[in-house]
Amino acid sequence: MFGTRKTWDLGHAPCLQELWKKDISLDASSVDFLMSDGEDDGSFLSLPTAAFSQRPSLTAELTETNAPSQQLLIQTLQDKVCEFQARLRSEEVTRHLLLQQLQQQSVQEKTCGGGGGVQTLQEEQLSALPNGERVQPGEQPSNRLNCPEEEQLVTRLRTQVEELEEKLLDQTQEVERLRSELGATDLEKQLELLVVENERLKQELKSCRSSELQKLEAAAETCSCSHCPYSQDAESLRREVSRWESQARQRERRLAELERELLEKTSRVESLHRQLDDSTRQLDDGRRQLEEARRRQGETEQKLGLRLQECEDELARQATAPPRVKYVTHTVEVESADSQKALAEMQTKNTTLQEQLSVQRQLLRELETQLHESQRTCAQLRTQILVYEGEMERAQGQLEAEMQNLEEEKNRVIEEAFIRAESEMKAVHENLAGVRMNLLSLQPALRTLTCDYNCLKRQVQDFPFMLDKAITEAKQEICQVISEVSSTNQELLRKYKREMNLRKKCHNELVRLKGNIRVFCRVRPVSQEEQDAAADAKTMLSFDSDDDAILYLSNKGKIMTFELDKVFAPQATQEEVFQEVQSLVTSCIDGFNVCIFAYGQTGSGKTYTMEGVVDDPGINQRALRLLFSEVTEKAPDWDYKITVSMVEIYNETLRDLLGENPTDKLDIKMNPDGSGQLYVPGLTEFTVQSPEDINRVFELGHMNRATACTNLNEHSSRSHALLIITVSGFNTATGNRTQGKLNLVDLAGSERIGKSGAEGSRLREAQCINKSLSALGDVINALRSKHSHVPFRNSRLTYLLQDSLSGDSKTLMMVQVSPLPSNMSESVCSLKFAQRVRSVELSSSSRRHENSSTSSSPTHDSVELDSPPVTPVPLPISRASSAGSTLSSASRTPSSSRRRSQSQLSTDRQVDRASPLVGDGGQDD
Ligand SMILES: Nc1ncnc2c1ncn2[C@@H]1O[C@H](COP(=O)(O)OP(=O)(O)OP(=O)(O)O)[C@@H](O)[C@H]1O
Repeated sequence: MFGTRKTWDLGHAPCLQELWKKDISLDASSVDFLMSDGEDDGSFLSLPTAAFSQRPSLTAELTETNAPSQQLLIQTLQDKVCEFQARLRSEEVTRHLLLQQLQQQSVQEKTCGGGGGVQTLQEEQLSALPNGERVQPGEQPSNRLNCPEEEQLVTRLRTQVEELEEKLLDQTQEVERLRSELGATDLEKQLELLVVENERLKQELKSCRSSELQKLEAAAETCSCSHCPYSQDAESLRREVSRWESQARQRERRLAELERELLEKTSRVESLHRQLDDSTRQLDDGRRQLEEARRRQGETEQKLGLRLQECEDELARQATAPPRVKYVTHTVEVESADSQKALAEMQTKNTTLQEQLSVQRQLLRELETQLHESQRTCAQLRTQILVYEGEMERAQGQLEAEMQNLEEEKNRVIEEAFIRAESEMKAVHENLAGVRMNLLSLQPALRTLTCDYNCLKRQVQDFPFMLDKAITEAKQEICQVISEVSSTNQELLRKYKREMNLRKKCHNELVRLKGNIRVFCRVRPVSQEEQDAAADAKTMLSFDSDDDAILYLSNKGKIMTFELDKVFAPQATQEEVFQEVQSLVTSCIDGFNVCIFAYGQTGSGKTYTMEGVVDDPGINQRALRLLFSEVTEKAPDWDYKITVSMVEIYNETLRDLLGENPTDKLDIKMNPDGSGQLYVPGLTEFTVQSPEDINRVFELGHMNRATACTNLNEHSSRSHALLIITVSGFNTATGNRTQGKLNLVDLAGSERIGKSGAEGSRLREAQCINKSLSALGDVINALRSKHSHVPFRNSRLTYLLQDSLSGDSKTLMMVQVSPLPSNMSESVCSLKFAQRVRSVELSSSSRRHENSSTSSSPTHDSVELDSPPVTPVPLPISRASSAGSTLSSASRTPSSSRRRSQSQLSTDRQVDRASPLVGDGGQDD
C-alpha cells in the first residue's frame, strides 16, 4: 500500500502544478486585462479589418441621422461580446478552481494515508462524470470535457464576429440609403421648387415685357409723330424695358449659375446618400448577425450552465462518497502518467487558446481604431453636409431675395407702365375726339376733293392722248424752226466768211496802202552816265510837234530832215512802240509773213526795243502775248498752233539757240516738198501755249547765247539774233488753214569799221556784219527796183528772211538812233538807209493759203474797197517816201512831204546804189 502510495507521490508532477499555477496567474491577468479593456473601452466591434480596408470610405459615409442608433447598436454589441468573454473567462476560472480542489483532495488523501481511498474516490468521481465518461489516466476530467466546446465557442465567436461585421455593413448601408432617400428628396424638392420658380419668373417677365411692348406699340401707333411726347414716353419706356431685360438676363445668368452649383451639390449629396445607404444596410445586417450571435451565446451559456451544474453535482457526490484509498492509490499510480500527459495537452491547448485570444484582442483594437476613424470621418461628413446645407440655404435665400426684388421691380414697372398707359390712353382719347371733330369738319372738303380728284383722274386719263398730240405739234414746230434756223445759220455763215475775207482784204489793203515796208525810227534817251561823262551830251536831234514822222538832225551846222513812217522820241514807252507794231503782228495770224528788225549802231537801243527788260518787255514778248490773246479770242472757230525758234547769225554762221547744242552750225535748205519754201534742218521749234512757255523759251535762248559766247555784250553786238514765230491756224467752221511767220530780228551793230578800228577777229566780225547788212540793202533795192532777181542768197540773214521779205510779206524796220553828237555820223547813215528802205514797195502777190477753199474766196480785185475796214486797230496812214532831202523845217510841211512822188524816189535810188545800206561803211568795206 505504502509502496503504492510512494508511486502516487506528487513529486512526479511538480511541473503540472507549476503549470497550473502559471496558467491560472496568466489567465487571471488576462482576464483582468480583458475585463479592464472591456470595461474601459466598451467599444468592441466585430467588424473585420479586411472589411474596413476594402471599404475605406464606409466609415466616412455614416451620417448624422443614424449615428446615435448605430452607436447604440455598436455599444450593445460590444457589451454582449464583453459579457460573453467574461463568462468564458469565469468558466475557465471555475475549471481551474475545480482542478485545484481535486489536487488538494489528492494531497490530503496522501497525507492522511488513505491512498486506496483516494484512488477509489477519484475513480468514483471519474465514474460519476456526466455522460458516463470515464476519466482516462493522465487526463484532467473537466479539461477533457470543455476543450471541444471552447474550440467550438471560439469558432462560433469568429463566425459571429464576421457575421456581425457583415450585419454592421448592411446596417450602415441601410442607414445611408435611408438618409440618401431623405436628403435626395429634399434636394430634389428644392431643385424642383427653384426650377418652377425660375420658370414662373421667366413667364412673368415675358408676359410683362410683351404687355409693355404691346402698350408701347399701341401708343406708338396712335401717335407716330417724332416730336410728340407720347413717342418720347414710348422711347423712354422702351429704354426702361430694355434695361429691365438686361437685368433679367443678368439674373437669369445668376440663376443658371446657382442651378449649376445646386446640381453639383445635389450630385455630391446623392453620392453621399448612396454611401450612407450602403452603411445602413451593413448596419442592419450586423444587427441581425448580432442577434443571431446573442441567441447562440444564450444557447452556449445554457449548455455551459448545465455542464457546470453537473460538475458541481458530481463534485458534491464525490465529496460525500467514502474514500476508496487502495483503489484510488492504484488508480493514481496507474493514471498519474496519463493525467500528466492530459495536463500537458491541456496546457498546450490553453496556450493555443491564449494566443487566439491575444489575436482576437489585437483584432479588437484594430477594429476600435477603425471605428474611431469612421466616427471622425462621419463627423467631418456631417460638418460638410452642414456646410453644404448652409450654402444651399444661403443660395436659396439669395435666390428668394432676388426673386423678391424682381417681383417688386416687376410690380413697380407694371404699375408705372399702367399709369403711363392710362395717361396716354386719356390723351389718345382726347386726340381721337379732336380727330373726330376734324373729320366731321373735313368731310365737306373731302367731298369737294373727291370731285376734283375725279375730274383730275379723267384729265389724267385723257392726258396721254393730249400729250401725244402736243408732242407731235411741238415736233413739227421744232422741225420747222430748226430748218429755219439752219437756213439762217447757213446764210450767216456765208456772210461771216464773206465778211472775214473782206476784213482780211481790207486789212491787207490798208497795210499795203501804208506800205509793205514800213520804217520807224526810235531815238534812245541819253543815259545819266552819258550826261555826266560828256559835256557835249546835248542832243542834236529834234522832233516836229505837228508831225510824228519828221526827225530833224543838226549836223555840222546843217539841219537834215528825215521823213519816216513814225518817229519815236526818247520818252516813248515800249507800249507806245508796240501799239504801232501790233497791226503787223495780227496780220501774221491772218497768214502773212512779217519781218520786224531793229537796225542801228551799237548801243543805239536795238536789244532794248526788241527784247526790253524784265519789268518792261519789248516787241518780242509783247508780240507773243498779243498772238496768244488773239488766238484765244478766235478759239471758238480757229484752232491755232504757235511754234517758236531762236537762231543767231554770227560770222555768217547759223546757230540754234534753243537746241541741245547751240554751238552746232545749221544750214538753210530748200524744202524738198516742192513748195519753194526754205527750212533749216535740225532747227528746234517749241510749241508755246502760254506766256510761261514764252518766258521759258527766252530764258533758254539767253542761256544758250551766253553759254556759246564768252563775252555776251561784245558778242551780242556782233551777231544777229532772230526770233522766228510760226502761227498755224485751222478754221473748224470753214476748214480754212493759214500759216504766217513772224521774224523778230535784232541786227548786229552797223557802225563803221574804220571808226571802230577793229583788227583781227573784230575785223572779221565787222566784215561779216557789213556783208550781211549790205546784202539786206541789196535785197531791198532789188525789191524796190522790181528786179527779176533778188539776191537773197548773198548772206545767211537775207536767205533766212527770204520768205518774209518777198511777195506780200510785210516788213518793219525799226531804226535805232543814238542822240549823242559823237554818234551823229552813224545816226545820219542809219537814217539815210531807213529812208531808202521806206521807198521800197513789195509786190502784192496772193497770200499763201494751204486750203483749196482759198481759191473760191473773193480775190483782191473783187474786194469792195468802199466797205468799212474790219480791223479795229487804227493804223497810220501810208506815206510816200522822201529820202535824203536836206530841207529846212520851216520850208516844208508834213502833208507835202507825205505826197512826195515816186519819181523822186527813183532819183534817190540812183544815189543810194553807191552806198547801199551802211552809208559810209559801204565805202569802207
Ligand atoms: N528807249 C530807251 N530807254 C531807256 N534806255 C534805253 C533805251 N534804248 C536803249 N537804252 C539803253 O541804252 C543801252 C544800250 O542799249 P542796247 O543794248 O539795247 O543797244 P544795242 O543797239 O542793242 O547795242 P548792241 O548792238 O551792242 O547790242 C542799254 O543800257 C539800254 O538800256
